[in-house]
Amino acid sequence: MSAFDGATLLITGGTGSFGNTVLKHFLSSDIGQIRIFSRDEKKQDDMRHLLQAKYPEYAKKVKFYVGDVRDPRSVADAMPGVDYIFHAAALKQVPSCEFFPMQAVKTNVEGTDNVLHAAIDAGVKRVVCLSTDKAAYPINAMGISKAMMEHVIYANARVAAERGGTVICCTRYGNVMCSRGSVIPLFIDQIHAGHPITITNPEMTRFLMNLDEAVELVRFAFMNADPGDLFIQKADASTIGDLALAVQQLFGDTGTNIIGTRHGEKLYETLMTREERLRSEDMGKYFRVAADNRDLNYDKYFVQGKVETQADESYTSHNTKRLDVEGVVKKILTTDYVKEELEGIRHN
Ligand SMILES: O=c1ccn([C@@H]2O[C@H](COP(=O)(O)OP(=O)(O)O[C@H]3O[C@H](CO)[C@@H](O)[C@H](O)[C@H]3O)[C@@H](O)[C@H]2O)c(=O)[nH]1
Repeated sequence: MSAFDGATLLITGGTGSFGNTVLKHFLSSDIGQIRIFSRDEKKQDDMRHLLQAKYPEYAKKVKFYVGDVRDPRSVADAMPGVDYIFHAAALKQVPSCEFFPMQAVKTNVEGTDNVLHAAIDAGVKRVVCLSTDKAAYPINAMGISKAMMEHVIYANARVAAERGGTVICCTRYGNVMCSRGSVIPLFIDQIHAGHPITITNPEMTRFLMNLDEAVELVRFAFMNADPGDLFIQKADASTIGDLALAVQQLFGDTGTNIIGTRHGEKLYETLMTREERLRSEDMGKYFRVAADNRDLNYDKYFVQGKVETQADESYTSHNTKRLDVEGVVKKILTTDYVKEELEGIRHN
């Protein structure tokens, strides 16, 4: 019997790539009910039909809630009876958050606070929140809003733990290959259209994960979290130049066009800062960064606190294991999206 036996799981942002992968992993398990909470009734309707067509025997387990994490009432209405939450709702496109930063604040910061308050009030047992590497040493509005979100998570985790209630934790991961709006689907579309692919900077590096790994990370955090923990998956990385070559090797070469770095982009991403490394525990495939559980009485830490030297280096997409083109080909072939594109399913 698993922890999910007969349990009710709420997924915020549940119609996205992450929510769909969670369904794939959990639907046939002993889980009692999965609640999909999201804004877009059309996406919910599409998901409902797909479920009925593909998994008619399990479709009844999935319930749909139209709402917005910005609207506390709609969040609270989805809570009664929920045991666990995977909080994935977010604004996550770097360029759009750069132009509309307050929208990122409303969804990523205030929305998360709404979800956590509602969870604590409703006696939810565990909440796993999803963050991004762009929250570590953030330089763009999306990353800054996610960094602030992480601090909202830690503050709520502390309060909930003091009351002996909801266990709240966080996961942080790198680029999820083939998620909606990301670069691999864009390259494939450009090649299908016979256009050159647009490369920002071939020297840029990004951590590469697939959706199954993202769900595994969340499941690991769920099973192992103490209040306020941050979990990070160790991941390989590649340069964008090699990623482009790998996509061209699979789909054809229609030429390349260097377009330059976009608003708010970094040359490389950081999954774990130097400072977090000091508090981290190596768990094999994952790092756990324990919460900073000092209270507000700082005097004793300044007077009695230990002086710690900073760990030498953060954990970045420049210093993690670098895949070569063949390695990237293998990695991107682990995604359903690329496999289906190669079989021509999406374009015929
Ligand atoms: O036309 C393009 C578009 C992008 N890139 C590059 O491809 C990489 C990946 O870009 P993209 O897939 O747009 O992802 P990011 O901007 O890195 O952000 C993604 O990865 C984050 C985690 O790091 C998630 O939070 C975001 O939602 C997701 O969009 C970056 O180096 C881009 O510079 C190109 O070379 N050409």
